[in-house]
Amino acid sequence: MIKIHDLTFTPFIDKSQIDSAISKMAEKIQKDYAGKTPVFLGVLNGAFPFVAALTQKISGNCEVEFTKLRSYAGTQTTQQVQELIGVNNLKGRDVIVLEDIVDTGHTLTKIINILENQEVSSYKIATLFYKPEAYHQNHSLDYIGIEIPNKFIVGFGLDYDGLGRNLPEVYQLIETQHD
Ligand SMILES: O=P(O)(O)OC[C@H]1O[C@H](OP(=O)(O)OP(=O)(O)O)[C@H](O)[C@@H]1O
Ligand code: HPA
Repeated sequence: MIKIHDLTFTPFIDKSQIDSAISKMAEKIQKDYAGKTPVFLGVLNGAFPFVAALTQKISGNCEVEFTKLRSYAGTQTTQQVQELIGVNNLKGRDVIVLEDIVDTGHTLTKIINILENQEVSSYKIATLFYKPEAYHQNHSLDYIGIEIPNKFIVGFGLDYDGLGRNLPEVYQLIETQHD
């Protein structure tokens, strides 16, 4: 168990499970984009370890860009997605969005809106973690690493109020502590 700020978390997904999920995603992406030079678009801050781990498993040409969006405050979505760092050189490119997690899907909806405005040639969505019970949008996800229940997690890029991103494994919130 670990404590971050006022909350306690329990070990949930270990390093080897994360690594094997990323390897499978990279293998599929590599096949789908054979002979192309896709642009991986990482969504900061949370996606930084995922972007590093996945792109290192891709052989062949690719580019890496980042955008910075924010929707979460504490353990709750604000439903307002702010674009803190934009990206504007994607016209005509094959873009693969790299998200650490798709939860409610608000952030994803914003990204898709940005990509459609930029007239990209194609886009696909890759997310390391996915909460199907929380997701209420229509866009389909193209590459999913690990499906998880609708509980707050930290680690491997994901934070609780700024802390926990550096943890190499993923921890799940123990929910009985606020009774
Ligand atoms: O599907 P949603 O409910 O929109 O949640 C997913 C988004 O929330 C988190 O980002 P956050 O806004 O916390 O910013 P961060 O990556 O800087 O922590 C996460 O990194 C995703 O981008
Ligand atoms: O479960 C989560 N943990 C951390 N950040 C998040 N952003 C969306 N869902 C989560």
